[in-house]
Amino acid sequence: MMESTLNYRPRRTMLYVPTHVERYLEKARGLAADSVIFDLQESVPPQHKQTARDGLIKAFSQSKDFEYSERIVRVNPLHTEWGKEDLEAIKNLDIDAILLPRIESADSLIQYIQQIDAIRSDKLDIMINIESPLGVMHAEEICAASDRVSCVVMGVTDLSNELKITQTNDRSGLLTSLSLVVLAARAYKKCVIDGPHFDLKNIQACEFSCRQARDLGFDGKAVVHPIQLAYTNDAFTPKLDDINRAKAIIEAINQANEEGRNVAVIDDRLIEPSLKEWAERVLTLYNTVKELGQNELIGASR
Ligand SMILES: CC(C)(COP(=O)(O)OP(=O)(O)OC[C@H]1O[C@@H](n2cnc3c(N)ncnc32)[C@H](O)[C@@H]1OP(=O)(O)O)[C@@H](O)C(=O)NCCC(=O)NCCSC(=O)C[C@H](O)C(=O)O
Ligand SMILES: [Mg+2]
Repeated sequence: MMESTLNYRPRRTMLYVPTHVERYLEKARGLAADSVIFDLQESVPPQHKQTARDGLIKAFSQSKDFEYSERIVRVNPLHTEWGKEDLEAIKNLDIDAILLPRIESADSLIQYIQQIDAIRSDKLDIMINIESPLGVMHAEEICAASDRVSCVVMGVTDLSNELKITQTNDRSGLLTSLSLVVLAARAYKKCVIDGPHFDLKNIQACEFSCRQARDLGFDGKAVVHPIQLAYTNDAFTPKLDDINRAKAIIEAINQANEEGRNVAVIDDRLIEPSLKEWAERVLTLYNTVKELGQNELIGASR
C-alpha cells in the first residue's frame, strides 16, 4: 500500500467491483479509486455467489493492498442465507467497512449491526445503501439510528425503477430523493455518496451527473467502470479558484477575529464565520489530493 500520512479519507470515487470476476479484482489494485466496493451482491449472479466469496478471499490472501483505496465489502442482505454466508466468509478479512444494501428502517439496521458485531470484534465501519422509496422516506430515522454508520451510498438504479421515473440526463425525477438523502446524512454528520452513472459511453452525461452530485452536496460518486474514475475524481477535486478563495477566507476571518470582529468582507462579499469551515474542508481535500500525487486534477476552475 502507498505510504501515507493521511488522517482524512476522501471518498470522491467508490468503484464497484464484481468479485466473481478475477480480472476486475486484479485491475482494481492499481486504479485511482478513493474507495473500492467489493461487491458480493447485485452484480454477482446467484450461481456465482460462492465463486465471488472465494475470489475475494483469494485476492486478499495474495495481497490486501489496493493502492490507497479504502476497502469496502458489499454483502447480500443479512437476513438471507447468502448474506449470512457472506458475513461468515469475510469475518477475518482485513477490510475497512461493510456496505449493507437496501436499508429501509432503523430497526433492521440495528439488527444487522448486532449480527456483524457478533461475528467481528473490531467495530467495523458500517455503510448503507439507500435505494428504495421506503429507504428514502426513512432516511432521517436510519441516519439517526447509529453512530457506527459512517457513510450513505445512494443506489439509483433500484430507486429509479421503483419510483417508475423516466431516466433523463438531468435526473429530474431523482432530485427530490437525492436531496432528501443528503439532508438526512448531513443532519447526522455522515458522508454521502451519489449512485453510479450507467450510460458508460456517454461521457458528457456522466460528467454532468458528477458535477450535479457535487453541487447537491454529495462527497463523491459511485462508479461502475474504470473509465469513469478520472472525471469523477476531477469533479470532486477542488480547483485553484477554490483553493485561493479558501486561503483568502481563512486569512480574512482570522484577521477579523484578531480585530474583534466575527465577519469579514472580500471583494464586496460578506464572509460569515461558517465559511471558514468550508474553506478548511477544501484545503484538507486539496492537501490530500496532493499527497495522493493527483496534482493534475487541480485545474484552474470548475
Ligand atoms: C459494465 C461492465 C460489465 C463492463 O465490463 P467489460 O466489458 O469487462 O469492460 P471493459 O472491457 O471495457 O473493461 C476495461 C478494463 O477495465 C476492467 N474493468 C471493467 N470494469 C471493472 C470494474 N468494475 N472494476 C475493476 N475493473 C474493471 C476490465 O477488466 C478491463 O481491464 P483489463 O482486464 O486489464 O483489460 C463492468 O464494468 C462491470 O461489471 N461493472 C460493474 C457493475 C456493477 O458493479 N454493478 C453493480 C453496482 S451498481 C449498484 O449496484 C448500485 C445500487 O445497488 C443500485 O441499485 O443502484
Ligand atoms: Mg441495488
